[in-house]
Amino acid sequence: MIYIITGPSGAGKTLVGEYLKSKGLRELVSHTTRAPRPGEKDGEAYHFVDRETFQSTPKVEESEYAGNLYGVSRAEVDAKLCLGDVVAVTDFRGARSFKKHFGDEVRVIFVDSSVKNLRQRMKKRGDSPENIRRRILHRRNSRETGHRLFADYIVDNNSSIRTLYRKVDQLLRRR
Ligand SMILES: Nc1nc2c(ncn2[C@@H]2O[C@H](COP(=O)(O)OP(=O)(O)O)[C@@H](O)[C@H]2O)c(=O)[nH]1
Ligand SMILES: Nc1ncnc2c1ncn2[C@@H]1O[C@H](COP(=O)(O)OP(=O)(O)O)[C@@H](O)[C@H]1O
Repeated sequence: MIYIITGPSGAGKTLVGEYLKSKGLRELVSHTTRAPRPGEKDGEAYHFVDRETFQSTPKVEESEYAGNLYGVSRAEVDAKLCLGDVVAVTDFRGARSFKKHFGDEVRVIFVDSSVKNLRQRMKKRGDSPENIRRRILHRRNSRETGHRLFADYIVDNNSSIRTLYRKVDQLLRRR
């Protein structure tokens, strides 16, 4: 099974991904041209690359978000999918590409949260006001929330992290 986690910035996608990893799923680590945030190590959150390297890497899907490129390489999928369940964090376009390529093997999890919480969490994470503004604007302009309808599971993350993990446990049992 391929779990694709999608949803607006600050919703809790990374946390859900980490939790699924703690349950033994392998992560498809994306490539991106975005600069690392403090504490993000190359090869862990992302493979941080320049545009040239990004463009010359064969990918299953790719997308542009807030001025940076993101995508999952063919090599990540080839190396990890044969070993068991995997998880990837992508935007809505990525989720759609995975569904198109891998059909019923894919489960899309949409993580959502109130704008107030999104703002607060991005602030806490240390994002600059400009970055927060761009991400909230993107959420509005791309009608990101409308994509909830496309997801297999919707996880609203407006409560504690424990509650979030409990919701994820429930959906793993439902599969
Ligand atoms: N299509 C696609 N989108 C991705 C990929 N990796 C991350 N994204 C999306 O890129 C957007 C920005 O990610 P990031 O810069 O880490 O910011 P964050 O969402 O605020 O943590 C998010 O909507 C992610 O879901 C990928 O491999 N493919
Ligand atoms: N339910 C929650 N309670 C408290 N903090 C949270 C909760 N969900 C997420 N966070 C925090 O908010 C920030 C953004 O979450 P993250 O998983 O990085 O979001 P995303 O990957 O969707 O942008 C992180 O610092 C995370 O620890």
